[in-house]
Amino acid sequence: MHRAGSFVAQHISPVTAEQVQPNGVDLTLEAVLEQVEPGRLGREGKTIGERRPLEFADPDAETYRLDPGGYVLQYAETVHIPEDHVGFIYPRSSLMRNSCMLNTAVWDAGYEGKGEGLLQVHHPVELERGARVAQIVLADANHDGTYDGSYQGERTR
Ligand SMILES: O=c1ccn([C@H]2C[C@H](O)[C@@H](COP(=O)(O)OP(=O)(O)OP(=O)(O)O)O2)c(=O)[nH]1
Repeated sequence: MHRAGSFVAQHISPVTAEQVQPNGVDLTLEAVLEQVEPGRLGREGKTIGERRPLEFADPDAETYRLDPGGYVLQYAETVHIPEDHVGFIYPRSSLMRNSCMLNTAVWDAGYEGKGEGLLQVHHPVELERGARVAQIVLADANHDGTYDGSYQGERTR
């Protein structure tokens, strides 16, 4: 079963009433990064290649103007995935309707941090810092242990 937006909101910080949706909570854009060197996934270990924060096209309006390509998007909110749950992120439909997509991975029970997503831009788009871009939902889930990986606590310290 997926939980209501009001339940999800108890595990997101900060959150405003505008972000709370019937089935989840909208997350907002903190920053857009462009990867500038290769990363590596090996049989053991991994390296995340350097990613450089993009400049705003209009610093007064804190607005990114993005050409087609792949970008790393950082969310502004700290998310905590409670025990007995798993999290999934979807793009906000208006992002998708503007020919952009968010690729995401699994949000593990016990994870806490400000996460990231892969933003695919298929047509030029403008994104303002603080705009709602994604929606997180929580589903009931059995799990073995809780998240204890390298991204625990990311961008919260
Ligand atoms: O789209 C997503 C999906 C997940 N996460 C967060 C929550 C998740 O719990 C954490 C770690 O994800 P994962 O377990 O897939 O990372 P990994 O590549 O296996 O690295 P590690 O083994 O260090 O955890 O990243 C995101 O920021 N974005």
